[in-house]
Amino acid sequence: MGYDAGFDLVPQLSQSPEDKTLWTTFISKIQDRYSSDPDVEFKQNYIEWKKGEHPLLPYSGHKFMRFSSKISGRCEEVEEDLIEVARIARGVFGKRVHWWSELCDDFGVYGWKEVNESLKAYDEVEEPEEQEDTPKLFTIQTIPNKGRALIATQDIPPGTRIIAEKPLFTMKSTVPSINLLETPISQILNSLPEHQKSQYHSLHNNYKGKHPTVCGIFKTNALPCGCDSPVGGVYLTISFINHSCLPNTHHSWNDLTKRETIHSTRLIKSGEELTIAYATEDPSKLRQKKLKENFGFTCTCQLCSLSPRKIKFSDRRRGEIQALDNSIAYGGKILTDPTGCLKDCRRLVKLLEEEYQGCSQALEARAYYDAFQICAGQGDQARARVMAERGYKLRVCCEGEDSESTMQLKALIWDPSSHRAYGMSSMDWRSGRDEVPEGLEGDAFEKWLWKL
Ligand SMILES: C[S@@+](CC[C@H](N)C(=O)[O-])C[C@H]1O[C@@H](n2cnc3c(N)ncnc32)[C@H](O)[C@@H]1O
Repeated sequence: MGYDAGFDLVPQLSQSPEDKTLWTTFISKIQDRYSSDPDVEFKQNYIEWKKGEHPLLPYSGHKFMRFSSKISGRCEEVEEDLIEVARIARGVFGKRVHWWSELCDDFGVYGWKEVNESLKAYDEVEEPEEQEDTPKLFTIQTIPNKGRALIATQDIPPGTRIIAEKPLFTMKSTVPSINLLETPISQILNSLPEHQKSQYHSLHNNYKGKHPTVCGIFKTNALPCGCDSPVGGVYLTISFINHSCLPNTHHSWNDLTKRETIHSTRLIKSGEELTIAYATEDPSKLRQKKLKENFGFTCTCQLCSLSPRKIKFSDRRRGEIQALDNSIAYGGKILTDPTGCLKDCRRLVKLLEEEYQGCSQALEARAYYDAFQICAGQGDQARARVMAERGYKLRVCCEGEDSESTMQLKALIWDPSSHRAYGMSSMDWRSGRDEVPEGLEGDAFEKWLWKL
């Protein structure tokens, strides 16, 4: 006996980017909630609850119609999960989630025949998404002194997503010696198709003779899967992007789509090389040292080729950027002198704009997020909202709408008071979200915004 209950998603999701983003948001919330639950298994193509009739959630949202189970005697404990998953789904899909229960004579929107067909499709292999309809915006070419490189085949406007690539594999690389990764990397490579294995072996190795080949290739090409992440990913296309200290693209890990994305940060002309920054924002000598040691080349980019006098100026500016960054983040000024700290954020944005010639969207977005926290911390929702809006626009440009940081900022625009810092320091600057002064423009607006 017992009864069936669960929820249907009505209408079903399409394969549009918007629906994909919604589904990845939902799946990531499910991961947060259930990743340590021993009764929930994250399989290759779907998530399985080992309770009741083993309800499933696929990783491809367009295949999903229903999450349900029979609830009875031995299956009773699944009810709590059905309700919890429906609650999370409602937070993402709103009224598209139709809860039903046979107990209330509601049998759901879809018929069992179509639901069972959809369940069968969970295990069907999908066409690789890499082959999107949009033509590639670049080719791979060998160029003097740099080896292989990605070259733009057309003008690329700023804010364009040029690549969203899945890693060939990822690997935690916090080991005392990189050589310890030889066995785990070799095991992964052996499980890959031959052509991918040989593509991996054809990647550049800057550590020939110093480390086992598979480790040298990993060290030369892996990019961290997220800021400060101990996990690195290797990519078959992104690995051909060379370095510049003034790069024309930004790379970032999208944890929702599990891809590394490359976005143009300025107009890139057809024929121009695409570049990312391998080294940090250090002054020239330290940068050059790191590039030489880790990647075996002397950088001759636009910045490194400036006259000694101009390089000195840039170094001084980078020094000031680092000092401001540290003092805002760790100096305690945010509590003792919030107005001064806000001015520091403004100075930081200005220096970043100058030093990176308007192409440091991610760094600037971080400075605006700092400014957001200062204002939110003082109960000032109006200024906090403007800071979130500016940070959001910058993040969209360099990471896209579907990055977690972008989505967080978007949510903060709507409700600055939802941030944990809200009112934490005082409510001395108290203002409502809609109290941004109207009619102020240009300098007058900036004066209000930064409390000058
Ligand atoms: C991740 S690979 C980039 C692709 C590489 N050019 C190739 O042929 O496979 C990194 C290596 O590319 C070269 N490289 C990258 N940026 C460079 C630059 N700005 N100048 C000279 N060589 C560079 C260095 O040999 C570095 O170790």
